[in-house]
Amino acid sequence: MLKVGVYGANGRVGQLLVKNLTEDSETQVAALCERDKIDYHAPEGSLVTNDAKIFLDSCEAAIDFTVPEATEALLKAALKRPRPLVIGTTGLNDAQRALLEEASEIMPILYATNMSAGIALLKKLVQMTAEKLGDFDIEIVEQHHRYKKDAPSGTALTLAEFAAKGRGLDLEKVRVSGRDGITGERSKDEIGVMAIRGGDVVGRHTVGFYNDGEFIELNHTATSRETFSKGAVRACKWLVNQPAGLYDISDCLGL
Ligand SMILES: NC(=O)C1=CN([C@@H]2O[C@H](COP(=O)(O)OP(=O)(O)OC[C@H]3O[C@@H](n4cnc5c(N)ncnc54)[C@H](OP(=O)(O)O)[C@@H]3O)[C@@H](O)[C@H]2O)C=CC1
Ligand SMILES: O=C(O)C1=N[C@H](C(=O)O)C[C@H](O)C1
Repeated sequence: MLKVGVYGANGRVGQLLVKNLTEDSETQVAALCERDKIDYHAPEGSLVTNDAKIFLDSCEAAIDFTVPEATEALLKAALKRPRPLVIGTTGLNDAQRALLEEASEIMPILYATNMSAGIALLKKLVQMTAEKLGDFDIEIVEQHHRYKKDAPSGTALTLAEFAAKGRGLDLEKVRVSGRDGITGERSKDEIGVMAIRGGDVVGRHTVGFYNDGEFIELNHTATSRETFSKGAVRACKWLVNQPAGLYDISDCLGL
């Protein structure tokens, strides 16, 4: 049995990870990390802690769905206690991304802003469409539940990166994430990435390619949050057999 730790065990995804890991015949929940108390009964035999080092000492691999500062603390602890890490936290800044890359030199890390198979494929479709339909304007819209803390979503930014790659553009230079007032006409290269928040929407991403007389919209809708937690568990089982390095969910799925 693979002994897995859940970092952010009280979170929406964290609680589903505990459920999925317990149900899976190849995994067991070895440790739960949470900064405060846990709102439910921890699985029998699992250690509950708020200390990232003790947490890593207690598991063979860990899954993290938290907030960027908590991910940073986990990565720093893992530099001294390398473990295979599956990280789904979004909104990492440049320094945190650099830390993730540094850590991946000594342990396998799978980082994905979206653990679903559908988005893994959509990224490829977006890059191909952006390249083939070079004249079309690209606009991305994402919708999420009212509790989401970061915007635009990590997935929307990843999709925008793939769109920019298809066009040979630097996303930092062409991303527009809000329009208000006299914005002027749309420039040819800009890639709009807009966020909508409300209700209990699990996650919906639409990448539109618009031209005169026609448009294509590629859409992915997650209807269950378990799409992400089950995707992360699958990724974790795959990752423990990989050498140190930085992986994406597409690597795990062979896409
Ligand atoms: N890659 C993917 O497929 C997906 C990624 N996500 C991302 O995962 C992350 C978590 O999402 P979700 O589960 O909905 O969020 P929740 O807010 O439900 O959970 C966040 C977890 O992080 C903990 N936490 C918050 N702040 C801190 C802190 N400063 N230090 C330590 N722990 C902290 C929370 O603890 P507490 O309960 O004490 O606040 C909680 O356990 C987000 O970044 C989200 O975008 C979400 C879904 C899919
Ligand atoms: O916070 C969420 O809920 C989600 N976050 C991820 C993101 O920011 O892309 C993935 C998913 O869409 C759900």
